[in-house]
Amino acid sequence: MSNVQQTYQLAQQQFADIGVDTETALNLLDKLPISMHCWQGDDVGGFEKGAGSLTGGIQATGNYPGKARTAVELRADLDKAMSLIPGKKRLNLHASYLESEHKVERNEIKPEHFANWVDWAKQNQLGLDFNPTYFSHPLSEEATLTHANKEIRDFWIEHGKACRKISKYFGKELGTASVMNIWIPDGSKDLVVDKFAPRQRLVESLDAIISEKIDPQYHIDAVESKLFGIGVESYTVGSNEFYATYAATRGTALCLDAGHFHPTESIADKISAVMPFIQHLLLHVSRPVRWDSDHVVLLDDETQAIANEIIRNQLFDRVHIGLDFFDASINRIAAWVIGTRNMQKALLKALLEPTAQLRQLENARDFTARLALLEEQKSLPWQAVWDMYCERHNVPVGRRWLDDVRGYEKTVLSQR
Ligand SMILES: C[C@H](O)[C@H](O)[C@@H](O)C(=O)CO
Ligand SMILES: [Mn+2]
Repeated sequence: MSNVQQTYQLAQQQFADIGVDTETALNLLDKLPISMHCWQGDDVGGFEKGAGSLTGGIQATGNYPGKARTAVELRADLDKAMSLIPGKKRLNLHASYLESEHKVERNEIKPEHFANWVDWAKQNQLGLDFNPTYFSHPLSEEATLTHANKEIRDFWIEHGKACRKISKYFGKELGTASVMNIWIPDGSKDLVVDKFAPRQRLVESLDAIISEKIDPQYHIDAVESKLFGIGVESYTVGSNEFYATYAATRGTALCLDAGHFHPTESIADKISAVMPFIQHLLLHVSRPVRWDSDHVVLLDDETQAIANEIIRNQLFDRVHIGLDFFDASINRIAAWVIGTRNMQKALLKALLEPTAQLRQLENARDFTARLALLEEQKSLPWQAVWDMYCERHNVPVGRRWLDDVRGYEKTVLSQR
């Protein structure tokens, strides 16, 4: 018996003592995919021919060597990262990660430009999610779906429609619905007199984009709000209230990004606030440091609180867990591995909680026992259960994954 198995057996007993079956927890964890975002691998650059620099009020800071320069390199990096992460994974692609010999305008992108991604996803048994790219483009400089100029607006509406076709293609080919998230950077650096008209135009543009009905078995629309971006500090058209109302009235999914709110707001608390009104919620689990800095996800209180809400309320099929960070100052593969494993650890910890018992105490207004048990829970040996999960999935236990990343850095990344 390996050390991991021995330690696991002891932990299993300790959890059994509080009424938690670790095997049930591990089985459930296996059913919770994490959608890893492609853009951590190349600092949100994408592979469009003649692409310019990153715009839209977001920034990947740092210059760590070895970033992926082609889709082939990015897939190889993802293969490496995914080989170090246990459990079910998906890949979240942006439209700007298309593959084509020639320049393709955003309103003309087609499923064929993503055929290699689909083949790769099939080989690796992954689902794909999607995002139209409403930034890093000459026509996005002033605004996109909210632009006062109808021609520009129409261009971006066409982009949205083209992306839905690609998303549907992903869903059909892979047998799992692709969640397509719309995020636009439109807003204003300084005071705005007419805040109403751009929001009215956004409603109309979004309505036009989603006008064609698509089977939710293949494709789910989502909309993502934001508080502010760099250069658009005073006004964001797609604010939280705007999109929460839009999603509730149009039946789309809502996307909550952990970095898109005031610093003391927690998206964990928002989950139960919106779920009574919407069918699907997409999460962008991220880590804002003072602003929407998109640092790598930690196993911190916020990540844990998000996981607790999903698990305690059994929102397994209605909450889609995506990641959204892009740190260019550290090894990019390590960033994926750290952030994704942390999200999984948080989910496992939540699955190991005796929620029914805690709920009973709460209903009986025994808040002393509730607090006592919640705190005791923190020092139970969840890590032994996590190690068992890694061992069963043939991925490195503990810090050993870092050796693999270092090896890859030496043989592959340093040659770029
Ligand atoms: C690259 C993504 O679309 C982007 O991060 C978006 O989801 C966002 O969060 C913008 O701040
Ligand atoms: Mn996001």
